[in-house]
Amino acid sequence: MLDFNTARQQLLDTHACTLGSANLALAEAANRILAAPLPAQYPSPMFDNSAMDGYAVCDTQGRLKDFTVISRVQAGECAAAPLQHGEAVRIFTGAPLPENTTAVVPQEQTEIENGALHILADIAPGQHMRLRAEEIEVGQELLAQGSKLNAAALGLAASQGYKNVPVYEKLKVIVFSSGNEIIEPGEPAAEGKIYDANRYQLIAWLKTRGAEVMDGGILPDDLSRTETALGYAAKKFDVIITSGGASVGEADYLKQAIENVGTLTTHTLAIKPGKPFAWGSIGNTKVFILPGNPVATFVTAHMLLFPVLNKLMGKYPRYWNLPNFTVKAAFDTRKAIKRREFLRVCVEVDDAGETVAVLLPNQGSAMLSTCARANALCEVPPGETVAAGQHVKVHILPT
Ligand SMILES: Nc1nc2c(c(=O)[nH]1)N[C@H]1C(S)=C(S)[C@@H](COP(=O)(O)OP(=O)(O)OC[C@H]3O[C@@H](n4cnc5c(N)ncnc54)[C@H](O)[C@@H]3O)O[C@H]1N2
Ligand code: MOO
Repeated sequence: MLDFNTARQQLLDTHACTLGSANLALAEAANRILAAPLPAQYPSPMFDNSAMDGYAVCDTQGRLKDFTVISRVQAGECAAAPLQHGEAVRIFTGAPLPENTTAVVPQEQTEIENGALHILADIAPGQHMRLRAEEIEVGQELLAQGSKLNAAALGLAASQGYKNVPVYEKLKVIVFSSGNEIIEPGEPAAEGKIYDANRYQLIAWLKTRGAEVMDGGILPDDLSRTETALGYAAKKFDVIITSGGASVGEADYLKQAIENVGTLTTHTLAIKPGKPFAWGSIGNTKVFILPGNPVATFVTAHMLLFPVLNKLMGKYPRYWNLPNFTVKAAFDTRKAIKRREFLRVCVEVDDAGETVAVLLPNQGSAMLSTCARANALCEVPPGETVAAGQHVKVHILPT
């Protein structure tokens, strides 16, 4: 059996982003992936400016309490003439500081008496002054290639005057389910048949991650029809994802079909659930075969497939895997197993105010309701058990 970490590393090492790129207007680029590093075009701040509504003062010795106000400057105007010792300018947040400003005093700490400014508080040199380039220098990398253009990233690009940004094209993915027992939600329930759960889980993740997704429908347990469908899909898509038919049953045709029209890397993975996860290719199209049990699909998708899809989409390595940390377990497990197990848990704050992982009931591979309630997967290494109070690793599921 292949260890989970080895399998994930092998998957990541053997897949790379080959997507082209295009320049998109900022408003169109939300949630897309940046295809080249974005350098700073301007310093930030662009000019010395005030962080408060108040007075910019010049006090070369740092002892004065009284100043002569010589002018007034608002945001959007040019800086006032340079200050001399003992002079001040009425100023507003974001307005350029005159040369020789030594501090900005908020208006709440001042009073005007007979036209002269009197300061009511101590002044620290440099207070409330935002200095040119103190945050960002021209040419500095603003955003790394592979950054997700989320709200903050797009705001930052806009703050630097970018109208367009280079983004990767969308990854084109087709998702199939397989098995004669699988029927489409909406069809009448029938004896021996079950509704398709896997395609809907996978498509949901792909859509929210900005892939171009096609619903491939349900493949019957038929080798030649499976081969034809996969061969056709490989001409049009970057990635083919299937679930079911991955194991050793007589009607499990998927692996055979892929071997016949492409290449397949099969392993028995030391992961529970999800042992029959496999991958391969048909021409340049990458193929991922997920086990049919809905929880095995869920776990292998989050722990193996999505990391490699994130990489294929061009994302920066920090985004590949689910974030993880360690917390105290609020549960015990009885029996050690040879496979690395991923239990569905809720990470929550207990009555003592401590963050703990609570094991959810119904951990069977077909029990998808537990996945819908969990907010994390708790990793139990092979051969180990968990005792309450012990620290365990949890992988936080996307919201
Ligand atoms: N003799 C053995 N039997 C099984 C083994 C094994 O090693 N030896 N492995 C078990 C494990 S572990 C898993 S996981 C499953 C995976 O098998 P397959 O990938 O071939 O999946 P199927 O047999 O097609 O289906 C398994 C199970 O999942 C249901 N299913 C399938 N697709 C869907 C779907 N789209 N939506 C909802 N449910 C689905 C299917 O009806 C079966 O109940 O094999 C074990 N067997
Ligand atoms: O991978 Mo299977 O889900 O352990 O049952």
